[in-house]
Amino acid sequence: MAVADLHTKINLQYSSRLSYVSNRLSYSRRFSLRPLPQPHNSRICCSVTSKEVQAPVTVNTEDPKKKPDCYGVFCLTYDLMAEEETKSWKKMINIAVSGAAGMISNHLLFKLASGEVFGPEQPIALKLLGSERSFQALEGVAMELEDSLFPLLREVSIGIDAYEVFQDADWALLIGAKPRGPGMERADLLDINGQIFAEQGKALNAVASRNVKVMVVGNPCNTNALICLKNAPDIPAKNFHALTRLDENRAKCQLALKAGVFYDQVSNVTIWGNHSTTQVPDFLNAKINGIPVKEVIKDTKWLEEEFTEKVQKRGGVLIKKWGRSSAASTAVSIVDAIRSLVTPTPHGDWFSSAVYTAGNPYGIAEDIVFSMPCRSKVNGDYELVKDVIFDDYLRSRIKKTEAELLAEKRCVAHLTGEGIAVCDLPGDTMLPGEM
Ligand SMILES: NC(=O)C1=CN([C@@H]2O[C@H](COP(=O)(O)OP(=O)(O)OC[C@H]3O[C@@H](n4cnc5c(N)ncnc54)[C@H](OP(=O)(O)O)[C@@H]3O)[C@@H](O)[C@H]2O)C=CC1
Ligand SMILES: O=C([O-])CC(=O)C(=O)O
Repeated sequence: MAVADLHTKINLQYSSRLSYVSNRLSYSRRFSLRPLPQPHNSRICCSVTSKEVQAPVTVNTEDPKKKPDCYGVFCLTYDLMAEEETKSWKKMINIAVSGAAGMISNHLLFKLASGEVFGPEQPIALKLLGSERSFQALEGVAMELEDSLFPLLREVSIGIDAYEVFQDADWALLIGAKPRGPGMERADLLDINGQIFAEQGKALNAVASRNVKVMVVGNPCNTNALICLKNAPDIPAKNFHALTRLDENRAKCQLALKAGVFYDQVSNVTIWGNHSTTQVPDFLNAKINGIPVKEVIKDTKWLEEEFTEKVQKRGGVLIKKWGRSSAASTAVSIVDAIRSLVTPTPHGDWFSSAVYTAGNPYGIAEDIVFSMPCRSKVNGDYELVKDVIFDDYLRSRIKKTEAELLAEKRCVAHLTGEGIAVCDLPGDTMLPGEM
């Protein structure tokens, strides 16, 4: 069905407000796409014939204080076919996105709104978090979303107060984070970004859906996710993820390239550990065409050295070429990560996500956020995969990335409620983009 058909039954309201929430000054704007009330609606004056379109006219409401601004194309007439179509739609879900004016979001938001993430019957509300510095840009993002005429995008609101923006969030995609600048110590980055994620954890705890799923992208994402979940004690720790799907995708691409196959034939790839240069792309359990990678690619030296390092440092190589970090492929990998949680995992396969280690079957230290192999339970929940094997090489690599995450955790103890921070980070620890 044509996009325009669906839009004919949608009305966009636009309002601005200034409000105080918990003593914080907050400014937010709300663009909302609401189904028009049935034909006897007194607020909107549009003809309601099946294919005929008349210029929209906004008329008085019974309550002048609630006067809606009928906005552009969304004020047009109903279409009965569209009415039929929306009967199959699910209940709207709220998706909060931080760093919404940033580069990754600029790709991601349009994928979310198009339906390619949650499916063609899932209407969504986008709640975009920015800052004073980015507010105008955020308005620009909202305007572009309007101009894209997405049928499933029913509301867009923008704000700078996490306590407002995260209200009733079903998903929180936490992308905004300060980039590491020249001369900045990694410990400083952990502290600065940790404070952002501690605050956002508190806000989620206060106002988000009790079953909100949280995907932390802003770096250092594993430890940011740990800080976030520690500050949100009323939300299950299991609901928090840090994004390592981009690393998994990068690993699949390199294995496909080496084996001379298309990348859809590569499966069972786990990224273990931290989203950093200590991450472990697991070629022991990975398969190509259902056959263990080590039986297809016999060059163990390549697997242990070249392949592993390529995946670990891919982000940095890309930054050197682009002059900025991966944005489009990161957005794609966020889509993959969410879709993997809301759709069935293909038989025998799994996907990587950095999740809370409590009760993990691999002997990895408890109480950190560590990338591991997961299978979907379809409703946004997951279970860890049990049938994976380890050898000495894999174990020793996992130990190294585990040690790094434990060191990061000690570094942010002041933000997780675990006392005084002691920062003794391993010297060679880096984000993928830092080398
Ligand atoms: N896990 C992964 O696989 C990957 C993670 N990343 C990480 O994702 C994050 C976002 O990347 P990207 O969208 O490209 O970055 P951008 O620089 O384009 O946007 C980041 C956003 O972060 C916000 N921000 C929050 N605090 C600060 C601050 N103190 N100083 C400056 N900006 C701040 C800004 O928004 P506002 O002003 O609205 O707060 C900005 O729009 C980064 O941390 C990056 O390292 C990137 C690639 C892969
Ligand atoms: O270090 C960065 O900001 C980029 C990054 O995470 C990556 O490309 O994997």
